[in-house]
Amino acid sequence: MMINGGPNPADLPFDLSLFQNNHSRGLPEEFVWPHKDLAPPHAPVPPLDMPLIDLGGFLSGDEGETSRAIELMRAACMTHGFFLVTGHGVDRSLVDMAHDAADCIFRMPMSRKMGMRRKQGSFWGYSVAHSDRFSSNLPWKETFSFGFGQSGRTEGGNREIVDYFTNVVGTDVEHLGLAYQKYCEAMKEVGLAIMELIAMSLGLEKGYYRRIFEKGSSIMRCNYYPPCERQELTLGTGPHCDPTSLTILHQDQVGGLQVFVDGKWQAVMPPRDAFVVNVGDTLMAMTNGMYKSCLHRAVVNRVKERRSLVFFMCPSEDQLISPPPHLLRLDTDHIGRKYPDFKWSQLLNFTQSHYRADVSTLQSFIQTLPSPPATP
Ligand SMILES: C=C1C[C@]23C[C@H]1CC[C@H]2[C@]1(C)CCC[C@@](C)(C(=O)O)[C@H]1[C@@H]3C(=O)O
Ligand SMILES: O=C(O)CCC(=O)C(=O)O
Ligand SMILES: [Fe+2]
Repeated sequence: MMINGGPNPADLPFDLSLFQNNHSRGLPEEFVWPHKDLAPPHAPVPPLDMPLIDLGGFLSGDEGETSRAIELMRAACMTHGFFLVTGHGVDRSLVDMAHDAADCIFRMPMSRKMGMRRKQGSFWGYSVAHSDRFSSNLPWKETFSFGFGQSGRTEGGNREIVDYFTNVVGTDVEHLGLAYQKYCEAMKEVGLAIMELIAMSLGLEKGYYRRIFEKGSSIMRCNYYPPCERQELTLGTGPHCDPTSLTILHQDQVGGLQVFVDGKWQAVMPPRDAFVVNVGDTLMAMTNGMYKSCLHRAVVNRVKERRSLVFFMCPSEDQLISPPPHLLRLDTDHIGRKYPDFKWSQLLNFTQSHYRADVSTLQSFIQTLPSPPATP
C-alpha cells in the first residue's frame, strides 16, 4: 500500500538495527512480504547461466574479441537481459572507495541520515525501507540515491555530485562526493561502451544508443541490507524489473541478487571484479521488446550485512522512447510495435508518483497512456 501525503504517522524512521538480531521484538509486520514473493524455504536457488563478457578486447579494438562479446551479449539480452562484464577498465580501488563511501554514509547517526532523507517527489537522498512512501511490504534496506548528469554534462571538471554531498550531507564529506563523482563518470563510460556493443548486436550503427545516453541523466543508488534474523519472511528489494535503461551493479561478496528465469529464482553470483549488467524496461521498449528486462529481487542474509552500488543509466528526461525503424523490419516482414512512444520522464514520474515499481511496471504504465488514434 502507498502512503499518500508524507511520512509515516509517527514521523520516525524504522531503525533496522533494533530488530535485526532481536528475537523478542519479532519482525514488524510492515516488513513481512506475501508468501508468493518469498523464497520457498528449502528450494535450491541455482546459479543463473549468464555470460562473463570481457570488454577488454572491444575497448582495445580487437575485432575477434568484439564479435564474441557482441554474440554473448545478444544471446543474454534476448533470453533474460543479465550478463557480467570484466575488462571494463575501472580500477578496483575506485570500486572499493565507492563501497567505503557508502559505509561512511550508512554508519552515520540516524539523526544525521534523517537530515538528508529523500523528500517527497524527489529521487535524491536517504531512505530507510521507503517507509515514508509505503506502509506494507517494506524492503529490509537503507538506500542513498543521487543524480548524475542533470545538466546533460558529465565531462571531467563537473562537480554536481560533490556539490550535492557538500550541500546536503555536509562540508566534511566532500571526499565522499568526489569518490562518487569519479565512480559515476566511470560507470557512464562502461555504460556507453556497452551501448555500442548493444547497438552492433542489433545490427544498428555503433553510435545509435551511445548518442542517446551521452546526454542522459542517470541515478546512482547505494543499498545497505542489514542482516535479518527472520530473513525468510522479508526481502531486501522486492521483485521488480528496473524501469530504467541499463543497470550496472557492483555487489559485495555476500550474494543475494536473484533473477526469475524459466519459472524459478536463480542466483547471480558475485565475482569480485565483475559488474552485473541488466537491461531495464526503457531499453526493452527501445529495442521493441527484443532485449528483455527481467524480474529480479534481493534477498537478505540472516547473519551478514550486504552492500550493493547501483548505477541506473537513463536517457535525458525529455527523450522520446521509440524503437529504431530498422528493428521493425526483418527483411521484408514488418514487425508490429510492442509499446507506444513515451517520454522517459513519464515513466520515471509514474514510478514515483502513484505507483510502486513491481512485477509489471511497464505494462501498468502503458495502460495509463492515451491510446493512439485509430489508423484508417
Ligand atoms: C526509477 C527507479 C525506481 C526505483 C529506483 C529506480 C530503479 C529501480 C526502482 C526500484 C529499485 C524497484 C523496486 C522498488 C523500489 C521502490 C525499491 O525497492 O527501491 C524502486 C525504486 C524507487 O522507486 O525508489
Ligand atoms: O541490491 C541488489 O542486488 C539489487 C538492487 C536492485 O535490483 C535495484 O536497486 O534495482
Ligand atoms: Fe533492480
